[in-house]
Amino acid sequence: MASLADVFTGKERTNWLKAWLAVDIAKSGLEQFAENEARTVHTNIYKTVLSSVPVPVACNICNTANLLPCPTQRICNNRGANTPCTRMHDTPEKQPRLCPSTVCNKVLNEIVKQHKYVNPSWKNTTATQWASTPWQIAKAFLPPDGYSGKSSVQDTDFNGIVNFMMNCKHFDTKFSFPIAAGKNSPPCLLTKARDICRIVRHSSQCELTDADLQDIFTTLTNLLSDPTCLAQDVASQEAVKKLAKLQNDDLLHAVNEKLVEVDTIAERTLAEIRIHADKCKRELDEHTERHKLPKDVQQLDEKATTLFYKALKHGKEQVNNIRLMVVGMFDVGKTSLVNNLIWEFRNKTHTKQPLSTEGIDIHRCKLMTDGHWCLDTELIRVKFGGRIEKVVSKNTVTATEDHETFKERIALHKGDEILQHGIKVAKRKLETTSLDESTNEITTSLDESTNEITVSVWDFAGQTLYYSTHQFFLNERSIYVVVMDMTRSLKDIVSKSDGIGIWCGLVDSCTYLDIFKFWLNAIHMNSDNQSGERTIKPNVILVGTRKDKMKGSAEEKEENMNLYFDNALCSFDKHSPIFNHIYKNRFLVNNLSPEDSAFAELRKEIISLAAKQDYWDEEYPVRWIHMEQTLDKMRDKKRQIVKMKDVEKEDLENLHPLGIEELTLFLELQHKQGNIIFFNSGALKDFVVLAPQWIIEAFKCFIPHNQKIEATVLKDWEEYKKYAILKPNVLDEVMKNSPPYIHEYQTAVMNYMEYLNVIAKPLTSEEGITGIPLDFHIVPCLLSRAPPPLHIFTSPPDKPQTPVLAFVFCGKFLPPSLFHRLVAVCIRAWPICQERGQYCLFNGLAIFTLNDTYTLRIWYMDYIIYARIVCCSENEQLDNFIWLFQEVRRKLKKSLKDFFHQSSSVFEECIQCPDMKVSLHNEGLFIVKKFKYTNAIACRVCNPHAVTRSNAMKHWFKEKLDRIETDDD
Ligand SMILES: Nc1nc2c(ncn2[C@@H]2O[C@H](COP(=O)(O)OP(=O)(O)OP(=O)(O)O)[C@@H](O)[C@H]2O)c(=O)[nH]1
Repeated sequence: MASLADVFTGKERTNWLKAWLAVDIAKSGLEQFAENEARTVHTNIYKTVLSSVPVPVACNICNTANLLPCPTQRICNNRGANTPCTRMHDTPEKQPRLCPSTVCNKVLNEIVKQHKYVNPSWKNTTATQWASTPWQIAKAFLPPDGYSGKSSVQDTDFNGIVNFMMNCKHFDTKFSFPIAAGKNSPPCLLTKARDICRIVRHSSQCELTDADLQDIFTTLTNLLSDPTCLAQDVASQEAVKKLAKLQNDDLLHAVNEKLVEVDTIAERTLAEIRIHADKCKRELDEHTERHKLPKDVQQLDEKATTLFYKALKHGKEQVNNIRLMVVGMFDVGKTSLVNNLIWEFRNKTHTKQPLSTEGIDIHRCKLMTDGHWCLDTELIRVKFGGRIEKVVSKNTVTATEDHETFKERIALHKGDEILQHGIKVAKRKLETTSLDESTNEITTSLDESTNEITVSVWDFAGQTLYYSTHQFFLNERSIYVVVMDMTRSLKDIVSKSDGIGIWCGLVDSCTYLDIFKFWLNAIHMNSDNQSGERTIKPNVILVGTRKDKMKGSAEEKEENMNLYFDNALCSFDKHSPIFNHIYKNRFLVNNLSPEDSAFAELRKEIISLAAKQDYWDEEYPVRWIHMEQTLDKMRDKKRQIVKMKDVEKEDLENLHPLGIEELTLFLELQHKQGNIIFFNSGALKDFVVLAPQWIIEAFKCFIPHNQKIEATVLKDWEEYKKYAILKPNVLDEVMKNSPPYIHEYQTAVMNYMEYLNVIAKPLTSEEGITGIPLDFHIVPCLLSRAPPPLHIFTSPPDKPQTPVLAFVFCGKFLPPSLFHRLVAVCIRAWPICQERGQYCLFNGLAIFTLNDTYTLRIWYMDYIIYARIVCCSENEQLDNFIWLFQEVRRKLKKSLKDFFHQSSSVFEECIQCPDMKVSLHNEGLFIVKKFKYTNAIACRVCNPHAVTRSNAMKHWFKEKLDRIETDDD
């Protein structure tokens, strides 16, 4: 069977193909000539006809059937008078009749006259188009079949065009040779040309001899060069040139050359595609791998992710650390519960931790195979030994270095007891078996050692004093146990002996229910789930204590506990996302009975809940084990904070030193997991806080309690307590009274407190030296002075002022520490406003000087932080300072967002009705985003009226407003 390749490789097939091309070229050479002549024929016919009719108007309503009698030979078959025509005259419209203008019948007669033979091809032609389309008349001269749908010369094939010339008398004078008349006449160039077409078309083998091809070229060239007309026709002569070129074109050679060229290009392209595909595959694999990286890592920048990825290549292990946060009101039994969860405390092999926690107590435990949690310090050898054994075994199997080098390398670390323990098994295997043989054994040993699960139990102090610092430690990588005392009613007021409620915004009348809600809200707020982008997995277990003090049977107690928590949860909105955090199983315990089976069950549930979290089984580089061990060793030496350069030094001592970049990455991730505190920023990157409690201890120093104060400092001390102004001499006194691990690191303490926005240095505001930090600090969370009537500050009469900007916190929850931190940010950014020599800083309100005429006022109530800019000069135009308002808003918003480090927003920006004379709390607030879709919103508070988009947004949101309005255009 002929193949496509044969067309190029078989000579005769190439000839056949060339013949086709020659016919095609010849057709293109005749087209223009045929079209011109068709037009002439058309003109002549109509000239003759129209000159013979009274009204010389062309007709276009007669169809061919109307003009032909029935029957007409070769067209229709009406043989009897009563038999209706089934072909041409088959409908009433197609019955024979005279042309109403007496034109069309005459045209038909002219066509007949022009035709050399008896029957023009009526089936081809459409009479209604005779007047308008010359080619419709030409088509009457074409062969009878196959041309009815062809509307132009271009549509018509070579055979059709040649037939037109042969059958129409008009062409008799257009050629130098007599056109053959019928089959019996000697062939002319036109008949020969027509035969060529037939030969090529009907060749059964698609082959042509050289001689035949030569003949074809000669005939077609001669025809196209006919001296009478065609020799003068541009298109014909162009075709003649093309034919000559085709005739001499060594198609075979050219095609072969082309094929070689195509082949080379294809090879090259394929090679490139292969390289590219490999690269894509590698990138895709890497991308997939990267996608599997721990979520904390994915949030880091590209450089850090790459570094982590590289570190993983040296071996990875699944890390399953559970952070268990035990929270609740003071005295509810949290510490007792923790004591009952940890084996050593329960069985008194270890001094129980003292009751009433200060700050946070953290206990690192390992999950034993029998389900007990044992203190990590006792197990440190086992813990690291086991993990290192895995690393060594894995590395040995995959490493390229030989046994001797490996042995030498580990020999260097003889002093490392834990490492030696860990590599013991692997080493023995190396020395006694070949690598191939050992693989199975090693795999078995790896399978046997189950994955390490560690639990760090965080026992939070219940005193509200600590609540603002507790916020730093809550994150979504935690399982929470919220403890409630079942003997306390939800409505019970928390004892005033607790101290200062302002720390958490819970004032004197705060109830147990308020505390319960505070914790659940705080857990949700710090869970990076605010916008509902991800499904929240339950991570909170509710535990009731003092089961022994409850009345009734075991079942009744259980029922009452459930009722208690149901009532407490009912206080949240029906659709609150808080519910998603709560685990369905609750626990009721008697902390005085350590044998209570509820503790074992609770431990089990905590592990199974943690195993369902996204971070479970995340993979971390095995070579980080040594650094973890190093940090633990430092902790064992009771070091709570260490200098970075000491950590670097220790790193160099390790079997696999990480180097500064990887070490920093390791520390950043340890921070994210809540194991240490490390900020890779400014002076703070020189320190690593090993024990998070240290931060609380540092914070505690700034809270005035019954310290013994030197008489010389007493005045400033009083000022500190009253106005939260921390002068250097007071600071020295505070430090002097603090434990060594705090005052030895005084600079670090101050840096951390500034970084966490617990303290801030105010700026000078005198003329000429504005904006220079002063030498003392303000501690915003100590601001206890109540503001004078709030409205005087928030809505001063007759002063130009912006509308009130409000940050409304989702879930109706705002820990006041957030406002205090915002005040610290503002203190650092703008001088504090003064009145009669005193700072305008109050509990819940602060005023700052933005420039000579404008002041910024920020205040908060419940879950809303407000801001307003007021001008002191009555004649000033607010419009001149729009840019300043934008800048202030951006700063406030960014600071609030930064406090959470989370992708979704925890608050909504609102504008209070600009017409409101005195700013009312939580009234007339409009979500700014809504103005994107609407021009005005009705205000139902101050006389029903509409607040327009422009009025609402022009001060604080001018840029956004401009963008929206441009989009609208
Ligand atoms: N009868 C009874 N007493 C309990 C129970 N749980 C705790 N207690 C007692 O309540 C007191 C306070 O217990 P803690 O465990 O210190 O309470 P806490 O919540 O840790 O308190 P802070 O650390 O101050 O926040 C102690 O005297 C405990 O013995 C319990 O289930 N039943």
